[in-house]
This record gives sequence, C-alpha cells and structure tokens, in this order.
Amino acid sequence: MASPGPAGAASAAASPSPPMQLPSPFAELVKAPSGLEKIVLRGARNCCAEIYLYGGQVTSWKNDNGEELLFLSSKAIFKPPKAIRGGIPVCFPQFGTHGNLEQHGFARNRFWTIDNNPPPLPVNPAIKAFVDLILKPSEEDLKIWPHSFEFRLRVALGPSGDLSLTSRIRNTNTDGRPFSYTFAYHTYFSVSDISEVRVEGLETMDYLDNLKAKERFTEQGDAIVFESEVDKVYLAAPSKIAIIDHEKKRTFVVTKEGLPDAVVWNPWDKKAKAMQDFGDAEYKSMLCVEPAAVERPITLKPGEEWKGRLVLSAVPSSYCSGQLDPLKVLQG
Ligand SMILES: O=P(O)(O)OC[C@H]1O[C@@H](O)[C@H](O)[C@@H](O)[C@@H]1O
Repeated sequence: MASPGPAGAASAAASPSPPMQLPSPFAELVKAPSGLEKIVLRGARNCCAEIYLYGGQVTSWKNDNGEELLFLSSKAIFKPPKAIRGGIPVCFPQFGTHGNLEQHGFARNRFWTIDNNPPPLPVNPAIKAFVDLILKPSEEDLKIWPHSFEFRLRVALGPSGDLSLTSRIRNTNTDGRPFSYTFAYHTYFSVSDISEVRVEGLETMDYLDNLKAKERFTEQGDAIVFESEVDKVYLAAPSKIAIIDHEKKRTFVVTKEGLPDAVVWNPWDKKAKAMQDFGDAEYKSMLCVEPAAVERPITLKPGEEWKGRLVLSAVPSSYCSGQLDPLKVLQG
C-alpha cells in the first residue's frame, strides 16, 4: 500500500487534489480564503488551533468556549513574502536584528510541509490533535544562510486545551561545519486592554532594552505593567511566566523549555500607526511574550539536534478584588 506523500507534494499537485491524509484524525488540512493552506486541530469541546503551512505559523488557539486566545491583526497580510502579523511566528535562524539576516530570520516566511513520518517524540498519550511540520532550506536559503538543517515543529492541542509547540532543529551539514542561531516563539496574546494586564515572573530580571540600543538594565521588583512602548529581552528568565488579564479574569501561563530568554513587546500607538499590517488601536488588545534564545546563540555541530518547547495554557484568574497569588500561578 502506498504511504501518503509529504504535504509539499500534495500542495504542488494539480487541483482538485485528493484530501491530504494527516496522522491525527483530529487534524484537517483546509484552504483559507487567501488561498494559503492551514491545518485545523480540533480538541475537546470547542478547543481548536490553526496552523498555516506558510511560516509554520499558529494563527489561532481557542478555548473550550470557542474564545480566541491569540491576537491576529485585522490587517494581517496573508501573502508571501510578508510574515503573518499575529499568532505565533517562529523566528529562526535569527531573532530580531541580532545578525545579518532579515529581521527575525526567514522561517516565518517560508512554506513548511507536513511531516508524516517524524522521528519519535515522547508524547502524552492523551494528546490526540497534533501535526508535525518540517522546514528544510531551499537553494536560495542556502545562499543567504549557508547551512543545511532540518527544522521539525510539532503543534499539539492537549486534552485540557493547552497548546504546545515543540521545535527540533538538526544540523545536517555534510562539510563538518557547526552553525549558530538565535530563536523565538513570537507569541501574540489577545488581551482585553493592555492597561489592565500585568506580567509576573520577570521581576528583578536583567534585560536588554531594544529601545535603548540593546543596553542592559535590571527590572524592578514589581510585576510588569504597560503604559508605553516596550521592547525588552529578559535574560535567563524563569521557565514559567504568567500574563494576568484582570478585565478578562484570565491568566495565561507560558511554560518554556530550552529557551533561556523571554522577549516582551508592545509597539504602543506611534509604532502601531507606522506598521502597514497592524491596526492603529490594536496595540491595546495584544501583548507579545516570546520564549527565546537571544543573548547566547545556540550552536549545533553536524548531527546534533536542539529541542525548544513552549506550552501555553489559559486559566481563569482567581483575581477578584484582592491580589492574585503569583506563586500559585507560577508553581501550580
Ligand atoms: O515587525 P516584525 O518584524 O514582526 O517585528 C515586530 C517586533 O518583534 C519583537 O520581537 C521585537 O523585539 C521588536 O523589535 C519588533 O519590532
């Protein structure tokens, strides 16, 4: 019996193409109105997630009640070479301007394919909705970043609605050369009102301020609140960070593995207006908290593989009129 081919082959086939077989019966490949293909993962009740092959990018994550938890700009452009504004773009092999490549590297504006036969990954057997994607460099990519790699990304929706992204990057250079890269899961959270949001877990951390020529500072002892533009790379941040949305009475818990740093970004009003693919007032309803490896690039020798994981959960905040217990959120 013939095994299903890779998604790239399916998308290149003459239309109408037969429905693509995905390993999970809870995953479906559909064509978005833009013409781009996306995978829809369906979890319990109304939980679901959407992942575009373009950018290997998660663009939607909904909870039990079908409420959207990620921010996606109403002005997002679903057309290469522009990266999709919102969701979870993957920044690789460069975060920001930390190198000579285009801002945030090229993985976010390349077409990924479905990997129907990935190397085994230890998984929670309760996870039924998942998809594995893969990105390999094209001839053009090799001209701008002369390294051969395999980047495997698994996106999974857990039984309680948690969203996990697991990246495995392997150096497949055949000339014996190592390579180094920086990385981020550029996660855009949807929030009720940025002035009602605070971030816990980054207090007292050192950070590089992108608004001050990447100079190093130390954060004060209080939770982070937002009153103006923020663009900071927190160094050696803890593995759990909480984003508390008082108005929505919702807390996002961000758990990261293999990613020492965490970027916090909100463009605020002036920068929002300057961005073509972002609404003027949309800065009020989003916040980026991005597990990352920025300060110290990751180096892989040929044959070596790196793993970096992000798990997102959204829980009702116990906050009413008193203080939320940050330890409960961060440890619980
Ligand atoms: O507009 P882009 O390339 O998607 O980047 C958005 C922002 O992404 C953040 O991660 C960076 O820290 C910011 O400096 C940057 O402005």
